[in-house]
Order: sequence, then C-alpha cells, then structure tokens
Amino acid sequence: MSIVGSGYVGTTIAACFADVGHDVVNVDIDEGIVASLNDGRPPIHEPGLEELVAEHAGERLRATTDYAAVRDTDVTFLALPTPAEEDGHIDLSVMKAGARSLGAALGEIDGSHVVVTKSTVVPTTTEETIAPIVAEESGMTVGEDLHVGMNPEFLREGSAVADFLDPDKVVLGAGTDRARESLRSTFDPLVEGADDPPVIETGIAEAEMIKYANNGFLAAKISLANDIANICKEYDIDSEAVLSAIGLDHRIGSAFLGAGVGWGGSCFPKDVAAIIAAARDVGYEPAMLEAAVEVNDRQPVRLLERLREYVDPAGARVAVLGLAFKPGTDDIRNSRAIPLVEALSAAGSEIVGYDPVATDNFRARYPDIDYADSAAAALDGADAALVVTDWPEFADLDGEFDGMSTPVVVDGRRIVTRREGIVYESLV
Ligand SMILES: NC(=O)C1=CN([C@@H]2O[C@H](COP(=O)(O)OP(=O)(O)OC[C@H]3O[C@@H](n4cnc5c(N)ncnc54)[C@H](O)[C@@H]3O)[C@@H](O)[C@H]2O)C=CC1
Ligand SMILES: O=C(O)[C@H]1O[C@H](OP(=O)(O)OP(=O)(O)OC[C@H]2O[C@@H](n3ccc(=O)[nH]c3=O)[C@H](O)[C@@H]2O)[C@H](O)[C@@H](O)[C@@H]1O
Repeated sequence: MSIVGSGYVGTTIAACFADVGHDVVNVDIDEGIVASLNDGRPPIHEPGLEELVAEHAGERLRATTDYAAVRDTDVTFLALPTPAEEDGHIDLSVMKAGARSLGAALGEIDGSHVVVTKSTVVPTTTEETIAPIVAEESGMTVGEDLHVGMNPEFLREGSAVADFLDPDKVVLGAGTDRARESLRSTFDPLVEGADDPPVIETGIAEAEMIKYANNGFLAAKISLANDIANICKEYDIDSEAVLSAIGLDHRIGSAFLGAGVGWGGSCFPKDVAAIIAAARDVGYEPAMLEAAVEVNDRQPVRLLERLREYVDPAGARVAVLGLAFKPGTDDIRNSRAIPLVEALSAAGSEIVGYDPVATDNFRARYPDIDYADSAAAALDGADAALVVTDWPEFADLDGEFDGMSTPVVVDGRRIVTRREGIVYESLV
C-alpha cells in the first residue's frame, strides 16, 4: 500500500501497517522526512513509534518523494493536512495538490487502484473533489478502474501508536465493492491483532461525517463540562465532585469531562470550525457546536478575570506554566497559552513561560517573552502564576512557590495542590 503524507498520521499508520505485515511506501514532498524514515527514524515523537520505524524501515516500510512508487501498490491512503481557512472553512489546497500528483502517477498503470481519504474532510469532499481530480489526472474512471474510500482516523497525539493498533472502532467508508474489499483486507490483520474492535462499514460521506461528529461531540462534551464547572464556581461548589459523579452514569461516561481552560490542539479547533462552516453552507446553523466554541473561547478570559481579582496584570511578572496544548506533547498549535500570552502582553505584563518540552516551539512564535528552564525558575520573583497545561509535574510543585514575590496561583487545570503560604484560586 502507499500512504501519501508522512506527518503525525501518515507515519504512525505506515509503521503500524508495516508492523501487522503490510508492505508500505510513504510518499512525502519533504526530503528530510523521507531521508529520516529511510534511516529508520520517525520525523515525529510518539511513544513506540521509534521502535516500529527502526524495525521495519528498509524492509516492509520505505519512503520516497517520488509519487511513481504508488504504481507498485494497489491502494493509496491520503494522509495530508486539512487546515482551516481564516473563516473556518476547510482548506483543501494540499489535498487537491496530492490528488493531482497521485492521479498523474496513476495515469501510467494498467490495472485498477483504490484511493482512500485518511485525512479529516467535510462530507462529500472525497467523492466530489478528490475522486474527480484523481480521475481527471489519471484518465481513470471512478467505479471502473478507480475505486474510492474514506477511513477516518481517531488517534490522539501522545498515544498515536497505541490508539491506532487498538482502536475503539474501525470505520470503513467505501464507494464500491472493490474499495470495500480492499479496506477490509488492509484492516483485517490489524483488527485480528487488536481487542476485537467493531468494524463499521458505511458509505463515504457517512465516514467523513463520523469523524466530525466524533471530534465535535468530544469538544462539546468538554465545553459542557466547562459550562457546568463555571456554574459550580459561582456557587462555590466543587466542580470536580460534580463532574466525577455525573461521569459514573454510563450514559455520560467519565472521559473528557476534564474542566478547565479548554480545548486546543491541531484538530478540535479546526475541525469544529470546519463542520460549522460546512453546515452553514448547506443551510443549517449548528447552535450546539457554536456554543461549544463560545464556551471554549471564554475560558482563558475567565482565567484572566480570576487573576485580576488578586493582581493587576499591568507591569506584573506573570509565570505561565504549560505552553503545550496538552501534556505529553511539544505541540503548541491552538494551545490555550496562546490567547493568554496575547492578552497578558496587551495588558502590559512581564511574561515568563515554562513548559517541560514545548518551550522551543513557543519561543519560535513568541520570541519576546521570557522563558525559564524549570517551573521553579519561572516562579522565582513572579507576582502571579497561571497554570495552563496539566503536566503531571505541576501537581508536585510545593516549595517552588516560596520564591514568588506574591504567591498568587491561578490554576486553569485544577492540578496544583492547595498549600499553606500561597493564594490559590482555581478557574473551575
Ligand atoms: N494529528 C492528529 O493527531 C490527527 C490528524 N488527523 C487528520 O489527518 C490529516 C493529516 O494530519 P497530520 O498527520 O497531523 O498532518 P501533518 O502536518 O503532521 O503531516 C502532513 C504531511 O504531508 C506532507 N505533505 C504536504 N504536502 C504534500 C504533498 N503534496 N504530497 C505529499 N506529501 C505532502 C507534509 O510534508 C507532512 O509530512 C489531517 O486531515 C488531520 O485533521 C486525524 C486524526 C488525528
Ligand atoms: O482529530 C484529531 O486529530 C484527534 O483530536 C483529538 O486528539 P488530540 O487533539 O491529540 O488531543 P486530546 O487528548 O483529544 O485533547 C484535545 C484538547 O482537549 C483538552 N481536554 C481534553 C480532555 C478533557 O477532559 N479536557 C480538556 O480540556 C486537552 O487539554 C487538549 O487541549 C481526539 O481526541 C482524537 O480522537 C482525534 O483523532
């Protein structure tokens, strides 16, 4: 099989498919990524990925910048980025470029080929945008020698390999029997090795929509938890007690009820924005998803309101603890630290950021704030601390607070333990 795009998803699934016995070729335009993979080193950091790539590179796993490699395979997965445009709409420019290159390469084959969208795309994209481009460039005919499928991905950064190899479900969207058969045989060895996940065979647009429904529901679940936690806060009720109690109802479930400063990352924000924009285009105003975004946008504002109850940010030295969008990653895309740092800068604060692994990425975007190489150093002399990412090490902070000039700690993730000698305020 071929996998076009070798980023978070493309590399993870390539290594995992190789591990379950497939011959895999990764096609990426980035020569550095290709060289690194062929050397046995993954271009991204994910637990377990290094071992898999090292084991299979040069054997069942290889990488190339040359799309011609797809001709020796019978199925190609497109794992290319689908970012959001300024107005929230999905930006399909990279997908279209990939489809063009793929089609041009397929033009020279005799038999048939299956093209599967792995990227998150709004409903109808695969059939109405991707398939026609591949068909036009290749001269193939959809449903005859060109078969199309959609296989959404649910892995999380930080546990990508484990999530892919042991999924809650596998969704196989297919336009023809040939595409369905190809998806089945691709996933059979994985499904057999996993904990018997349900396999949902469905149409292509349904598969596309399942991905947005999944991410939209999870993002909205967090926002609803935040809404409830905000009410608790106003009543001085312990939101954790409330949320953990409702999580015991199996109809609600305890996952993704973590209230705090909200959701970020490379996917929830862009995917919720894209499905809202797509829904409006077809004449529906998705009020719940819009509210999920509104609540999420308010959480950092509320955190600063809490801070202002104790410290005037103008001229204050504020330690921002946690710059990554979630613990366990150096990814800062749509991190909640971003709106906070921008608002603190606008208010005239002197900001010092600290993150166990994401500092370099944050510094590249915000070179003008201070950075510390430990939480203790960030807290030293600070007038206030904002806790933004729930890194486990922040739960152990204790004597480090003694170095603060005024020990005000405003906790956006309810991770710091209250102690004598600090003014502790939680967001929720
Ligand atoms: N990152 C994640 O945790 C998840 C991402 N997704 C979805 O998967 C898709 C891919 O996301 P990521 O892997 O995170 O993207 P990424 O940005 O990490 O990787 C994309 C790769 O595509 C390559 N590329 C760009 N243009 C190309 C072209 N014309 N031909 C060949 N290669 C090209 C880039 O060099 C890069 O290596 C997106 O639709 C995303 O929403 C879905 C589930 C999880
Ligand atoms: O489409 C995607 O790319 C992926 O998006 C998310 O995965 P990811 O963004 O890696 O991270 P999550 O663990 O879901 O966290 C997302 C954000 O929600 C926040 N969060 C999560 C859980 C919670 O209870 N509370 C909460 O605020 C995290 O801090 C983080 O900012 C989904 O969980 C994956 O299933 C999906 O495949």
